[in-house]
Amino acid sequence: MSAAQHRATEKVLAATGVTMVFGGLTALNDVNISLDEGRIVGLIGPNGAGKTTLFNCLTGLYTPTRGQVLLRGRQLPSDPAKVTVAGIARTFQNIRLFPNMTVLENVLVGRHIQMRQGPIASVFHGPGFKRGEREAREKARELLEFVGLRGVESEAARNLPYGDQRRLEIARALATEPEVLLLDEPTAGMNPQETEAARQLIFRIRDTGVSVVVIEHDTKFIFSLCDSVSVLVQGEVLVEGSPETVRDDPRVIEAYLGKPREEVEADVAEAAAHQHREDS
Ligand SMILES: Nc1ncnc2c1ncn2[C@@H]1O[C@H](COP(=O)(O)OP(=O)(O)OP(=O)(O)O)[C@@H](O)[C@H]1O
Repeated sequence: MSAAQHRATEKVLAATGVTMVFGGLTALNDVNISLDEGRIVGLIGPNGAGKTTLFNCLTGLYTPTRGQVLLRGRQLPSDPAKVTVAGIARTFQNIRLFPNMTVLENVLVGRHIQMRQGPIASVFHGPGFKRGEREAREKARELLEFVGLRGVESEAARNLPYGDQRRLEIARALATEPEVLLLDEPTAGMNPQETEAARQLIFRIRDTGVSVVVIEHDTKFIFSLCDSVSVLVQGEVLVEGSPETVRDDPRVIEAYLGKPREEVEADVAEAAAHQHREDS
């Protein structure tokens, strides 16, 4: 196989046989998940299924008990800061901003990880440092614009409405210039308009070439957003496939959705109609 062919078939991110045991509890058991370039993958499953644990394994926060995670075919470093530099960024289920810092400063935190300005550069504040700082600010402003946060750069992050704080978290993650973005419940606590704006934002992020993995409880959101969906139940992948395959799978309806089939079908029909309106 030529190098070009090899690259074309290479997964951006691939977890194989990932098992995570905490004391006596197996939170993940032999999980396989992979992400193709420019794709959006959804991860759904009931509370405690292991979704966040898997994210923690994909970002170097946890070293799997067994199995491996490869980023572009290379073993992931077991240090979250190195994983960020290697190209994986994430947001958290509970927003983790620096509440007293300004909106712009929060994005600059992400940017600095990418700039890798060492302590020596900061002490001397030479011309290179100043230029780097100026460029970082420009880039941070562009990112704020991109996520739809305009005119609030000097506000303290804690003063932003909830939905905007989620956008800011995404801007900060994008500031590290990731290849892969992991979003942990990006629409939690959002109203329907904010949820729709978040969906459009994720599409725009994907369109810039970033591959995305999303954890969400809102299945309608996931089915209308993702190219493929994995369903985790009790630490194992129950089903993986296209949104259509997953939502029609009786095991998913029974084991995860846990609601009457008619109700699920109504949700599914609504999601499909939504997608149809989008496509037409
Ligand atoms: N650091 C840890 N130490 C011990 N047990 C843990 C740890 N992290 C997670 N667990 C356990 O692993 C299991 C999976 O938890 P996890 O948070 O990954 O689930 P989840 O699918 O993200 O759930 P939710 O939807 O509620 O966020 C749970 O039983 C949880 O209690």
